Amino acid sequence: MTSTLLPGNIVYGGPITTSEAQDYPSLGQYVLDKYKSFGDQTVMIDAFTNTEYSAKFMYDSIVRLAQILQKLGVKQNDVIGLSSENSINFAIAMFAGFAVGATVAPFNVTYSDREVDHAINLSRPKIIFASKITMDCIVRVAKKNKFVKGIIAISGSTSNLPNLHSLLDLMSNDKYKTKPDFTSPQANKADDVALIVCSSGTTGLPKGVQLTQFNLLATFDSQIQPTMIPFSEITLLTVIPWFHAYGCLTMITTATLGTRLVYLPKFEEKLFLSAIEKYRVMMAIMVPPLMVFLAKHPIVDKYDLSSLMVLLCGAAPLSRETEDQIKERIGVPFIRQGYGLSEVTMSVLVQTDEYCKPGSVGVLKVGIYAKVVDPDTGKILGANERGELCFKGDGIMKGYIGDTKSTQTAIKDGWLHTGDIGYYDDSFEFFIVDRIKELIKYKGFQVPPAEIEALLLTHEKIKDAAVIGKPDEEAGELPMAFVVKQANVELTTGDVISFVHDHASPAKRLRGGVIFVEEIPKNPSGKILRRVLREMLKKQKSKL
Ligand SMILES: Nc1ncnc2c1ncn2[C@@H]1O[C@H](COP(=O)(O)OP(=O)(O)OP(=O)(O)O)[C@@H](O)[C@H]1O
Ligand SMILES: O=C(O)[C@H]1CSC(c2nc3ccc(O)cc3s2)=N1
Repeated sequence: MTSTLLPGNIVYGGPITTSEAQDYPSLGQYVLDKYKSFGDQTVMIDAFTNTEYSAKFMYDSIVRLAQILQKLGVKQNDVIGLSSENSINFAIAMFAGFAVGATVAPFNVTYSDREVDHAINLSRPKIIFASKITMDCIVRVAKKNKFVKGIIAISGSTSNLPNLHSLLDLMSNDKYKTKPDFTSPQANKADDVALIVCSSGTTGLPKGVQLTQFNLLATFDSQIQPTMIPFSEITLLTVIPWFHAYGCLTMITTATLGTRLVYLPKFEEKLFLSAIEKYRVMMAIMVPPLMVFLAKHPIVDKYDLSSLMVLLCGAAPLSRETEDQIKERIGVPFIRQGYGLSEVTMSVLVQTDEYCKPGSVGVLKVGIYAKVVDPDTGKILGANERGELCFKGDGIMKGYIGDTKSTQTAIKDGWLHTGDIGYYDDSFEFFIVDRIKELIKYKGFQVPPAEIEALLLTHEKIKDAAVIGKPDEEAGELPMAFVVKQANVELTTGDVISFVHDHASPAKRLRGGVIFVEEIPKNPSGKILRRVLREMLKKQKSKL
């Protein structure tokens, strides 16, 4: 992948070399044909139950469920909600939704009733698939909601509520055995929404990101690039929740490439490690907290992780120290960081297998254009100048559902404005500084909390840290840190403040102080929930 600079300071990642997926009539057809072509090959392994599933099983189950969905009245462009931890039926339900041309809306399984209600009102699903752990919540919310006409339990049995079906019963009921009709009507790839993913909500209530069939198909094409080991020969582990854009898209893309996908319903230390050992996992989809676990946890030494060749890591900043510690400890030859967001379908920046500079998140993927814009003046900046990162390409979302205003702020002339501050250097490697919304404003200086957090994590007595701006009448905001100490160490507030004082520029000093905590609140993909920290700070102040 070699980037080029186009006139007007636009960086281009180069052309995509195939249009195999884009040339397909629909997303559903593409997925079905792929599974058909993989035959008896094992494509899914549930590492919790140790069950293996073949591509033929996937194909047959998807077709069967698609028939059922059509019988239940699901039509093209109807929305299907999906509220489940990673499971075989999650994948089957999603792909069956695609097969009938429906839109699939996965919901975060940790959502409260209020959040599920918000997600349902955004996406308006006709039917919701719910698992054992989310069923009660979904039933409670759906009862009061006018959009939901039926619920399907994808695991366990159901009570006798009307419009509540069990997937197992439906799949074995002859009443639903009809010939599927995948022929009509024709998909409008560019416009038909395949997925509505909820943004993480780290900065406010989640927005529904609409990704079209074309967004997904084009993203598949960008992944069909020659790699050292073909994806069809790779065993890949994914514990990242599939209800989130990162987990969902990495799962779908690798599934269509014929990868052997080993998955877990949720992260559990021993299961995670034993799954790598047992299935000789070569590649894993990671987030920074999982990387820190591999780098630091004593239990890791008890397992044979020698099969690991590549760790892919995205969603939040990963420190070079963690990367180096993992390489040294388990000898993984390649750690490939990437940068993506729900609004661009998957990743737009990835590290190549060659050496990338410390702190870099890699170079542009094929088919992607980038520019860096001064957020105040709108001027397009050049190499080594910090500004808002903007991207253009076939994966850019259709828009936020029911929110034209936010869509217009996010997409201007086809360019997605990410809200992230960053820059590219002379060799077109990109660096993320922080999110615009999260920059601390200290006496007119912009202080990126992520930079202070990375510095704090290099301290041997600090296990985890998060930095926010503490409101201050005179200075605007003062940087302050929440710190988790390593077990059994002595560390004072003064120690932490002096450490930052000695290693960072004056604006970054922790003038707002330090609070020691047991844990840093994070969302499932490892993003620090700064709004929770701000609430903690407010509560502490009101107690004083
Ligand atoms: N490698 C990375 N390094 C640093 N930050 C990253 C990286 N990858 C992703 N991010 C951050 O994650 C964001 C995208 O995350 P995601 O799509 O999960 O959430 P979101 O839709 O932006 O939700 P919200 O704004 O509610 O958190 C990016 O804008 C960026 O801030
Ligand atoms: O494309 C890759 O190789 C991997 C490396 S990391 C990555 C992604 N990171 C994110 C982060 C947020 C998000 O919404 C999607 C992705 S894909 N994809």
